[in-house]
Amino acid sequence: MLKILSGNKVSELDQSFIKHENISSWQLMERASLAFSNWFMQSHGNSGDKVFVFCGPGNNGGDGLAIARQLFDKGFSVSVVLFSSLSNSSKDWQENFKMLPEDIGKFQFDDFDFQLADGGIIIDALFGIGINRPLEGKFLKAILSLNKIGGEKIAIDIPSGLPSDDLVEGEAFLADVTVSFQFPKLSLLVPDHVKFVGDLEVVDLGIPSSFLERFESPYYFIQSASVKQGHTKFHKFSHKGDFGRVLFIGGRKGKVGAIILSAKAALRTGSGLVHVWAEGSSEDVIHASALELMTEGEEVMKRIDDFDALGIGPGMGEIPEMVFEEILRSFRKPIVLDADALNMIARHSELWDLLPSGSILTPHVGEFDRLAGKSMDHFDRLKKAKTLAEKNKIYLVLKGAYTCISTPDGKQYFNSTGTKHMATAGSGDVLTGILTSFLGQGYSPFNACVAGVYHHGLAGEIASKEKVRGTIASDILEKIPESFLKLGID
Ligand SMILES: NC(=O)C1=CN([C@@H]2O[C@H](COP(=O)(O)OP(=O)(O)OC[C@H]3O[C@@H](n4cnc5c(N)ncnc54)[C@H](OP(=O)(O)O)[C@@H]3O)[C@@H](O)[C@H]2O)[C@@H](O)CC1
Ligand SMILES: Nc1ncnc2c1ncn2[C@@H]1O[C@H](COP(=O)(O)OP(=O)(O)O)[C@@H](O)[C@H]1O
Ligand SMILES: [K+]
Repeated sequence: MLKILSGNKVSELDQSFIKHENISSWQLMERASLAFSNWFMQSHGNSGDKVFVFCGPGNNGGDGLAIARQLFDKGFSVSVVLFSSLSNSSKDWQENFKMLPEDIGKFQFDDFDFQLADGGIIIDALFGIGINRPLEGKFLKAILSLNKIGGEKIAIDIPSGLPSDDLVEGEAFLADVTVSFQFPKLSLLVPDHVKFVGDLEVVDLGIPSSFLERFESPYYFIQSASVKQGHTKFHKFSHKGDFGRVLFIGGRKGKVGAIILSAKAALRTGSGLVHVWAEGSSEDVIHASALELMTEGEEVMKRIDDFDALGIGPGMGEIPEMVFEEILRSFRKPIVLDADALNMIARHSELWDLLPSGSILTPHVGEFDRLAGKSMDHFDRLKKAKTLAEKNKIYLVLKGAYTCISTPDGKQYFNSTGTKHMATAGSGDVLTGILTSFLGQGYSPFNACVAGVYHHGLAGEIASKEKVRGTIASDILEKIPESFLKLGID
């Protein structure tokens, strides 16, 4: 798992890593700049476009100067625009300035006509994680000009103006792509900043995850390697009992499709036996949609403890509080709660105390705000999610781009898979199915959450490669098996 450090820990990380590797700070900057330039060459090739690098006075500007040199060496026509002089710039900035080839265009901000850069490739190296106040003066003027002109906009590490762990104040660079070093900064992962960040790329500086573990931080970015490790291995003599018996409760009042999506997703995730308790009249459609599904009625309450896991809520509507309470009282293993089950808890706060510890709640932002009250911004929402998970000893899966899992021990794990094409009705129901399936197969709630959100996002990515904006939730669940193949899990 990749730790996400706060901006003020990064210089500590740098110093410590430099010492550990016995390299200079310039060498680390060169490594970071090469990581960017290699990404750039891979994504742009030798396009022949003009490149303009806007370099601030700190190490972000130093990266910019090194990148300018590296891209020039690859044959690009490169110009740099400077905001500081040699004497008031960082040490490694000075080093890189001296190394700039003669034929690179060099402009001082005051003399630069921004129309020159219009239509070119604009690389923002004004400020990185060292920004400590809102932009003003020449820096603000530059960002406003850059935001107005055309061309492709790429930010190094973080769009200039964004603080690394907080909400933006004032203006910031509007990037099409942000190329962040080693791990994504927290503020790149919140919906409030999407217009600044654009697409997010994370490039590796070769700092091992284990090294990052030395630094205090509650935030993590989920990586495929840790998802792979978290999977249970099944053997030659495994039988369907090993793969769990799960029950889905929901699918009423014209929304039977929701619970069918969850149930089919559980089958595709590997569940042995999948039962559905939905509105009585929907039995036929459930059987017709998947022959493997079994339907249940109210009498299932008598044997509810036979199930390994429950998934409650998709398309459920408001059911009598008594019935909901009885389910929570009779089933004491972790449960997945989604959609209307979350709305029930939002309306009847006494139900919080009945949730089996280790249960998984999967609200989208709207459902979360009903559960926890309105939030000022996503940072505020993340704090509330952390508190709710700790207080109730549950796993809170706050869905969206970069879905965030808050755990009972106060940590927060951001998902790295997924695509905008998953913003389609029923895609959350598919996630409920996957999570319930993993719980039923005996995964710990933590492993179920991490593997669940990762596979859901990966299946969505695979589906959207074919179906693009026509992707529907059924496409996502049909690609779950391919998401296992991609990780080499049988
Ligand atoms: N391990 C890694 O990830 C690596 C990271 N690296 C790179 O280093 C970057 C961080 O560099 P950094 O610490 O020098 O900070 P950076 O953002 O360039 O600027 C800070 C300077 O600006 C100033 N200042 C601040 N706010 C201001 C404002 N609003 N308006 C005006 N001035 C303002 C402030 O000085 P002050 O004015 O406060 O005295 C300071 O001088 C990081 O993002 C990445 O690109 C790699 O090179 C190596 C490996
Ligand atoms: N822009 C996006 N990028 C990545 N994943 C997304 C995006 N939009 C939605 N998703 C994912 O799709 C699912 C949507 O869930 P939800 O809003 O509950 O939908 P529904 O209620 O229709 O099933 C969540 O798992 C969410 O993480
Ligand atoms: K930047």
